[in-house]
Amino acid sequence: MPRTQEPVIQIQNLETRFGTALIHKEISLEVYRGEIFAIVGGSGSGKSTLLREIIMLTSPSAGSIRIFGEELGRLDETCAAHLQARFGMMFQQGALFSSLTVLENVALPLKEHTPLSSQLITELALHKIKLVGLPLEAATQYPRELSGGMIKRAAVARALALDPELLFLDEPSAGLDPVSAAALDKLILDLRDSLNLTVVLVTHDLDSLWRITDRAAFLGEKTLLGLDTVAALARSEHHLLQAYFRGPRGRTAQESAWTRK
Ligand SMILES: Nc1ncnc2c1ncn2[C@@H]1O[C@H](COP(=O)(O)OP(=O)(O)OP(=O)(O)O)[C@@H](O)[C@H]1O
Repeated sequence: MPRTQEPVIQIQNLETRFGTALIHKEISLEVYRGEIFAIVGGSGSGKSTLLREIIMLTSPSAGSIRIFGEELGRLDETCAAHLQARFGMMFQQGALFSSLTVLENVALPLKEHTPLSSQLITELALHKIKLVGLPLEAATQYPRELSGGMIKRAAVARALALDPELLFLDEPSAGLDPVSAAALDKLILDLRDSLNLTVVLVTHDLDSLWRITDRAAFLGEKTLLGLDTVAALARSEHHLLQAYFRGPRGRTAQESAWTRK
C-alpha cells in the first residue's frame, strides 16, 4: 500500500477526442507516491490512450495532467525531456531492439541520456539485469534467445536504467503463462518496495490486478466509472464493473486472491 497520499500524478477534467470521436470526458484522478495503480476497463475504453497522455506521447483535447506538480501542457521541450527522464516505460511485448543484446538494450538509455563512461554504463546495466532476476548469461543474449518471461524482465531492466521514480507498464503480463505472470507480479512488487517506485500499469489480467494493485481506475462509457481498491471496485453495482469483476474470469481471479490471503 502507498505509504503517503502525496499525489505524483494529478489528472483534472481530462477530455480526449480523435476527430469527432469522443474517447474520454470528465476524468479526474490522482496517483499517490509509492502505489501500484492500474488502469482497467473493457476493450476500447481508452486505457492505452490515457497512459499515452500521461507519458506525453499524445496530448489530451482538454483538461490537465500534472506530474510531480508540473503541468504537462505548459512544459517546453527541455523541461518535458527532463520530466520524461524521471519515467521508466515498458511497452507491450517488451519492445526490445532485436539486433541488440540484453546488455546493449539496457545500456541504451544510459548512453543516450548520460555522459557516463562506457565501463560505468556496462556496470550499471549489469546491475539492473541482476536486479530483475536475470542470470548474468542473459546479458550477452539477443531477445530471440530469451523466453517470454525473460524478455519482460529485460524490458523492465531497461525501463529502470535511468533510476526512474515512476514506472509505467503497458500490459506487463500479456502473453505470459500463469506461473511467469505471477513471478513478474512479484518482481513488480519487490521493485516498488526496494526502489520506492510509483507504478502505473494498464492490464487485462485480473489475477495480476488482485495480486499487486493498491488502487485502480475503471474506464467505461467514455469516462471514469470507478476509482478505488480492487476489492471495492469489485463490489460496485455498476453493470460494467459487475460484468468485469463478477464474470467467470473475474470470479476465478477473486477466489484465487482470497485463497492466497
Ligand atoms: N491515434 C488515434 N486516432 C484515432 N483513434 C484512436 C487513436 N488511438 C486510439 N483511438 C481510438 O480510441 C479508442 C480507445 O483506444 P485505446 O487503445 O486507448 O483503448 P484500450 O482501452 O487501451 O483498448 P484495448 O484494451 O483493446 O487495448 C478506440 O476506439 C481507438 O480506436
